[in-house]
Parts: sequence; C-alpha cells; structure tokens
Amino acid sequence: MEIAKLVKETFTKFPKLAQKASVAYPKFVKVVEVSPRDGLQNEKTWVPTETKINLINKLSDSGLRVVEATSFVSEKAIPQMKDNSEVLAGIIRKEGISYPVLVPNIKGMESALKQNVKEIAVFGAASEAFTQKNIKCSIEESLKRFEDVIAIAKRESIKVRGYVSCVMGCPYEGEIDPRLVNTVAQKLLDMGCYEISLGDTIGIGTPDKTYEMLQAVKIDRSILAAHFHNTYNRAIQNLVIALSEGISIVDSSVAGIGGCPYAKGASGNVPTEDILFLCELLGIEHGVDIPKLIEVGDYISTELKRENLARVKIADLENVQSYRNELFQ
Ligand SMILES: CC(C)(COP(=O)([O-])OP(=O)([O-])OC[C@H]1O[C@@H](n2cnc3c(N)ncnc32)[C@H](O)[C@@H]1OP(=O)([O-])[O-])[C@@H](O)C(=O)NCCC(=O)NCCSC(=O)C[C@@](C)(O)CC(=O)[O-]
Repeated sequence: MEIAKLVKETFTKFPKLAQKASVAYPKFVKVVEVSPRDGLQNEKTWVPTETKINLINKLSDSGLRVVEATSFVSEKAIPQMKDNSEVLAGIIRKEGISYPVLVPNIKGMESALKQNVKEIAVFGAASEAFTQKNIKCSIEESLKRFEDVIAIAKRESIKVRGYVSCVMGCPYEGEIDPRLVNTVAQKLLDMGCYEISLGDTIGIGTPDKTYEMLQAVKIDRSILAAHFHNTYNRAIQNLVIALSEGISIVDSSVAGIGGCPYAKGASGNVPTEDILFLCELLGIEHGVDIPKLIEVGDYISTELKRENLARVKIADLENVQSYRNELFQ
C-alpha cells in the first residue's frame, strides 16, 4: 500500500518519527477541502455549474468541516470560476461547515458579499515573480490590497484565511528564502487573518525543506495549514514532517484534482483520501467518512474524465491496524 510505504520510508530516514513517545502528532487534523476551487480552476474544459454544486454538496455530506467553494477573481484570468455566484447560490450550505472563497481585491469582495459569504481567503506569495504572474502586482501592493479587503471583512464579520504560495520554491524564481515566507505570513496574520496556509505550489518541497521552512515561520502551529501539491509524489512525506512539527490543518483535494494555472508543472493537491489514510496510520482523528469521500472522488474523476489519483481504496481501510503495527513497532 503506497501511503504506508511512503510513511515507512520517512520513518526510516527520520527514526524518531516512529517513536510515539518522542513525537507529539496532533490528536485531530482539520482537513480543508479545496477541490471545488483549486481542483477545478485549471480545468480547460468547462465544468457545468451543476457538477460543481453536486461536488460541494457531496463533500459536505462526508463530514468535512471546510469546503473551499470557488473564487471571485477575474474571469479572464480564471474562466472556470466565472460561475462563482451561481455556485454559491446553488449549494446547500450546511450548519457547521464553512465555504470560503478566494478574493484578490475589492471588486471580488463586493461580488462575494452579494452571495452572503461568511469566510474568504486572500492569497499572497513569498515570490515577487509569482505574485506578478498570479495577481499582477508586487508583494507589497498585494498586501495593501489585502488590507483593504480585510477591512471590509472585519466590518462585515467575515473570517479571513491567508495563503502564502511558493513556500518551498517558485516556478519563476527557483529557491525561496524561508524568511520571506515568515515575513509575508506574519503580515497576513497582523492584518487579521485567522489562519495561514503555506502553499508548496509546485510540489517542489522535500522533508528536509519542509522542516527548514517551518523553523523559519515563527507563528503558532495551531493556526498554520499545510497546502502541499503532489507533483513529485512527496506531499505525504512532507506532511509527515509538518504533522510531527505540530501542524494540524491540511489542505487537500479529493481524487488529487487540480493545479495552479500560474505555476507551470504544478499538479493537483495531495488527495484528501490519502491524507485521511495517513491520519489513520498515525492515529490522528479527522471526523470524515472515508468510504463516502472515496465515492466523491470517483464521482468527480468520472465527471472530469480524469484518472483518480487517490491511492487509497476501500479494502485498504480494513488493514489499517496491520500497517500501523508495522510502522510503530
Ligand atoms: C487580481 C487580478 C484581478 C488582477 O488583474 P488585473 O488585470 O491587474 O486587474 P484590473 O483591476 O486591471 O482589471 C482587469 C479586468 O479584470 C476585472 N476584474 C478585476 N478584479 C476582478 C474580480 N475580483 N472579479 C472579477 N473581475 C475582476 C476588471 O473589472 C477588468 O475587467 P475589464 O474591464 O477588462 O472587462 C487578476 O490577476 C486575477 O483575478 N488573478 C487571479 C488569479 C488566480 O485566481 N490564481 C489562482 C489562485 S492562487 C492559487 O491557486 C494558489 C493557492 C491559493 O492555491 C495556494 C498554492 O497552491 O500555493
């Protein structure tokens, strides 16, 4: 079973991680499901609004507490998200579930407000070049825009999440100084973001880099999220490090769908099914009905005519205990 194998490899390289007494893995992981936004934004073929609504409603039925629903960005930049208002108007908003939307500027905020959103996410980066490509401004200008957006959010009692992209490397600049990750993350926090999501946008991270980056980020672990793309099949191993470092919020995408249009080579996020299985292996609670979520992954893969990239199958769930025994001897 590949997830167990990846964890075992990580434990072999970092033996301390296999000793439960010396590593405090979180008791509970909050999964932030990003497939309706990050997963679909890069699809070249139009995904019908009804499919997007079905996807969100099915995800809401699986026990997830956060489902990122869409983005209020320029339709020239991201045509796939142009039905943002219809999607929000069409979904069943369940009590206790948050449906954040991405907002880059005041214009996006005004449109989002009309749909009665309760949570938004602003998205910055630790790379000047990526920020220019993605939102057409410098890091400094982006933070100024976010400040204005957040001022409105505060007035309207809307929660704001902050993203920092390129935390372990940039498709345009290459290496990224982790101190810049800390600077941007701190600024977002100071402005009023309640949670900061650290994006390995092109999946270039390694376990060592993950550790190094997290040492530079001087922010309380309880409000940091790991948003790792799985381009080189390293997201699971990087997450083992992040979890062992006290991160307890993980962004993921059912069936591993997705990719960033401004990050050439970026594949989808780490599949949610695989994250949940990782939690099972490490003895971390997650509150999600895994078989139901596997069905959702199959649903959206069929709709998109894409291979389902999740590696966990229902049958694997029966063997969790034996994998655990093997990992933690
Ligand atoms: C930020 C802008 C708008 C700047 O783009 P710009 O061209 O500088 O904006 P502008 O103010 O000059 O406006 C240009 C046009 O866009 C319109 N416009 C302007 N704003 C909006 C808006 N909010 N909603 C709808 N329309 C908008 C505006 O009205 C105008 O329309 P026109 O007069 O030409 O017809 C643009 O670059 C943009 O929308 N970028 C979004 C890119 C994006 O969504 N990227 C993917 C999300 S980030 C990501 O995936 C990474 C993440 C978060 O997952 C974490 C990780 O993995 O690292």
